[in-house]
Amino acid sequence: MAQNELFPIFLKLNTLDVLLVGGGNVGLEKISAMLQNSPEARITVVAPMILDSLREYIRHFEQVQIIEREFQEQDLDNRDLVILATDNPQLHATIKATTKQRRILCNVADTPHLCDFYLGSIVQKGDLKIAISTNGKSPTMAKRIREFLDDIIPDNIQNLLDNLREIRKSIQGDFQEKIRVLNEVTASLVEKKK
Ligand SMILES: C[C@@]1(CC(=O)O)c2cc3[nH]c(cc4nc(cc5[nH]c(cc(n2)[C@H]1CCC(=O)O)[C@@](C)(CC(=O)O)[C@@H]5CCC(=O)O)C(CC(=O)O)=C4CCC(=O)O)c(CCC(=O)O)c3CC(=O)O
Ligand SMILES: NC(=O)C1=CN([C@@H]2O[C@H](COP(=O)(O)OP(=O)(O)OC[C@H]3O[C@@H](n4cnc5c(N)ncnc54)[C@H](O)[C@@H]3O)[C@@H](O)[C@H]2O)C=CC1
Repeated sequence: MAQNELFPIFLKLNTLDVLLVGGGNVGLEKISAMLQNSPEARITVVAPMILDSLREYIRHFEQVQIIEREFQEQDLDNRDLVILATDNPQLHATIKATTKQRRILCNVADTPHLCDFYLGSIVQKGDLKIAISTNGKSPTMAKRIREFLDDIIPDNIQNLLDNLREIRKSIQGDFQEKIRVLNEVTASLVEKKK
């Protein structure tokens, strides 16, 4: 079977600087995906036209900045990640070439072959977070799987995580012993029903 070769990681966007180029509908989707997950994400939006709905959305996120003009190359200075979401594919190709040269990771809306990384569909229940990827094959399928998992994972999963954290802190002994105890107390979670 074909494999999804993408390597998932969980970024601390509150310690990284993100540039979003484009402030239209796609820009709004991308920025809300980031802020829903990382409300402290350090994001700068550059675009000559910023949708009112985007402006309204970021009103409560004081660290998010807007630059109202066309993209300039210096906007890439000191950025860790860049997301391109304008209506200008030629501009995307040009900026992407520069980010590659400057080794800044870049996502280009609607253009998988230019992306260094994809956004995923995200299930969030307290500290639990699950990221779903279909390898770009069907974002709609990723969304449906998110909805399914969101439905079946109990909302009180956070209590279980908090309890396990306490047990984890209280266990004495070496690393191997910790693994043994934690495997033991969680075994019933994966036992098949007879
Ligand atoms: C490759 C990728 C790159 C990237 O954008 O990062 C990409 C690419 C493209 N998306 C397109 C369209 C749609 N994208 C969505 C939705 C989402 N798209 C997301 C991620 C990704 N989209 C990455 C792969 C993720 C994976 O591996 O599965 C999600 C998961 C995360 C997020 O963006 O936040 C978010 C769901 C969030 C959620 O609800 O959980 C919907 C559905 C909807 O909005 O209801 C549609 C319309 C229906 C459809 O096409 O399925 C098009 C065609 C555009 C056109 O037609 O012109 C392309 C380009 C192409 O495929 O060529
Ligand atoms: N809206 C959607 O859900 C979908 C959109 N698309 C495509 O994605 C692209 C973007 O869509 P939208 O966000 O809806 O477009 P939009 O027209 O709402 O927004 C485009 C944004 O790009 C900005 N921009 C243009 N030139 C720029 C420059 N030189 N520097 C910085 N910013 C610049 C504009 O100021 C604006 O904020 C379009 O090509 C559209 O066809 C594809 C599928 C779905």
